[in-house]
Amino acid sequence: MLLLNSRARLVFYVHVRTRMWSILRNKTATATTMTCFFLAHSLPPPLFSALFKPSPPPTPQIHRSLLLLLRLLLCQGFPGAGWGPAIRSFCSRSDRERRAMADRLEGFCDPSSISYLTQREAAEIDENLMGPLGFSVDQLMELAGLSVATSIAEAYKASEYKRILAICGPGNNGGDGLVAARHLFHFGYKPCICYPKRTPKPLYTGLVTQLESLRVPFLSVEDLPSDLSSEFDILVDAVFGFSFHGAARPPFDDIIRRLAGMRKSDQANKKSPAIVSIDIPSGWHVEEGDVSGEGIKPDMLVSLTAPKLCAKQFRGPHHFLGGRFVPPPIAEKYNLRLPPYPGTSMCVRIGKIPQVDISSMRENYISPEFQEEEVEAHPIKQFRKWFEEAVAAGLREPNAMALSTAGKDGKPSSRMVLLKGVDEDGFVWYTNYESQKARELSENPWASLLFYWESLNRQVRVEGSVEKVSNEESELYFHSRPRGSQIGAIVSNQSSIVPGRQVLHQQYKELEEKFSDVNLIPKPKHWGGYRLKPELIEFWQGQQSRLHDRLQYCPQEVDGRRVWRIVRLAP
Ligand SMILES: NC(=O)C1=CN([C@@H]2O[C@H](COP(=O)(O)OP(=O)(O)OC[C@H]3O[C@@H](n4cnc5c(N)ncnc54)[C@H](OP(=O)(O)O)[C@@H]3O)[C@@H](O)[C@H]2O)[C@H](O)CC1
Ligand SMILES: Cc1cc2nc3c(=O)[nH]c(=O)nc-3n(C[C@H](O)[C@H](O)[C@H](O)COP(=O)(O)O)c2cc1C
Ligand SMILES: Cc1ncc(COP(=O)(O)O)c(C=O)c1O
Ligand SMILES: [K+]
Repeated sequence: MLLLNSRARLVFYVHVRTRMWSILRNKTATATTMTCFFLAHSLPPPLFSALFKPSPPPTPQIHRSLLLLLRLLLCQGFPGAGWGPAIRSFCSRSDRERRAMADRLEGFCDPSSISYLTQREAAEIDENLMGPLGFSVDQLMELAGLSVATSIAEAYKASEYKRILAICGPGNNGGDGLVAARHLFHFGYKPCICYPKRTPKPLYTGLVTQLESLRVPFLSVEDLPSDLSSEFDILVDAVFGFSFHGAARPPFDDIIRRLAGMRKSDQANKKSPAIVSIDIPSGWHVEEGDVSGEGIKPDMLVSLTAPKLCAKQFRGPHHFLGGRFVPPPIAEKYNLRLPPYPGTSMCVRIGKIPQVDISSMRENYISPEFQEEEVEAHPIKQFRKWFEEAVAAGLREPNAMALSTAGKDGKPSSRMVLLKGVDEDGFVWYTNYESQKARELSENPWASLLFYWESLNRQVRVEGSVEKVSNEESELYFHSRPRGSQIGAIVSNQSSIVPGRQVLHQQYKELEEKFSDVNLIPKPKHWGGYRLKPELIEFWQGQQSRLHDRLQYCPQEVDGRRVWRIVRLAP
């Protein structure tokens, strides 16, 4: 095995780094050579010698892996002394995983790096899936339709884009539209269907029956409202897919003209519905795209299996890929380069998320009214009620709260902490007694807490004075934490400057060893809890038109007793 001394390594490092982009762009064999040097220190010897032999040249698969590795190194930067393990870990993964790693690091899938299918390839893949590969059309259509529905749900929230019209054609593309509409119904949208040329096969009649049982309305072409823009938020174009040929015949020619024309006339004044095309923007040539330039200009394209050639011309903001069913034989046979699906998702975005206009981002809160008559007399009881509802709604960390403090200079600072207990005495969290927040609290005990439970449209504000909890309480809580967090608390001189992550790891390792035989890790003196005793609690429930409900509790003396007065505040 070739050993490089540190100087040689440095030379290669600089050399490769400066030449990296051009190597990647040209995808020349130099990439292989360079990477081989790079790998010299890091690869398991058999793999290295297999790669390093000048002839025969590396197989296309190895070559591709090396290019991916270069991309990865480029994105990550060179991890210095740590690059050996990083590369080794990369090399131990499957080709697919490597590709996914590189893509994840780049944060998106570059449209120019993926495969596009011809019409013939698309039809052939379909035949292969439904022939030798054992799929049924029902299965593929179900998965395709689900992909479309999940893509729509990712780009267009049901709270804003509820009313959907799915226009379905006579073939499988139309079937995908019917399936998507069913899933969208279950996702909380309100779909309608226009399905003028029904196919009398059990698959399609079944899909129609399923939608009818959900009371999804079917509209004839004649029944379509003259102004689609005011009636619908999304128009799903499921008219034609990859088997489209020639010029569209009635009644679809007219429907496609309406979709294409709508874009133009609506641009000037009002919000027009989003047009979502399934697999192919209907009317486009499957390979050449919008030949006349007068065709549909969809806002979203959901390509199925792999994008067809016409998708290269798609200019809308949302291009998704769906149809997560491609088995390796197909991917290999057609040399498919496709973005990896994240986690368990049925769809993946192609290209970058479009830039958003921040000033236009807003939610309209729709919630049940929050009335004086229904609230608890005691704010802690009311807090517990809302907290339990936040837990029941499946919120992640409903106990996360923003804590705001201000020291003697009066300058406020905020950070998140975790609520660890709440009762009549107040709200408890744990932290480092030498942190910034602790310093500020020692100078000024007044602080505020803020909870935001987004999916419930709820906010709770709490203000009051803060005291440390007893040492016994802190001890008890400290030892209930996972051992790693206990050691972490010892390692971290919270809010002080650290020279690097490595220092923390080193100290952590040393302490882990030190305490390996110790049952009880001692709580550092400078770690413990605080309790905020509320002087004011406000419950906020978001409502439409910004006319929110705000009920505020503040304490009052009545006959020498402390009682809570509830007032409503203007939103
Ligand atoms: N593997 C996959 O990716 C899967 C994709 N699916 C979806 O299926 C379509 C392809 O479906 P297919 O049925 O082959 O074709 P179309 O939906 O495009 O439509 C064919 C019908 O349209 C008629 N047609 C064709 N051209 C015209 C025209 N110019 N005017 C009017 N009508 C036209 C055609 O009739 P013909 O008489 O011309 O043959 C057919 O009736 C794919 O794009 C995906 O969306 C599957 O759901 C799952 C697997
Ligand atoms: C969700 C969440 C929960 C947190 N919980 C705590 C906590 O309970 N205690 C804590 O000391 N820091 C917690 N942190 C870290 C703090 O936000 C903060 O970085 C740290 O306490 C230092 O703050 P300071 O320098 O203002 O004192 C949490 C951060 C997040 C995002
Ligand atoms: C620095 C720090 N301390 C304490 C906590 C609270 O953690 P635990 O639930 O383990 O007490 C957190 C939580 O994020 C934290 O980041
Ligand atoms: K279509």
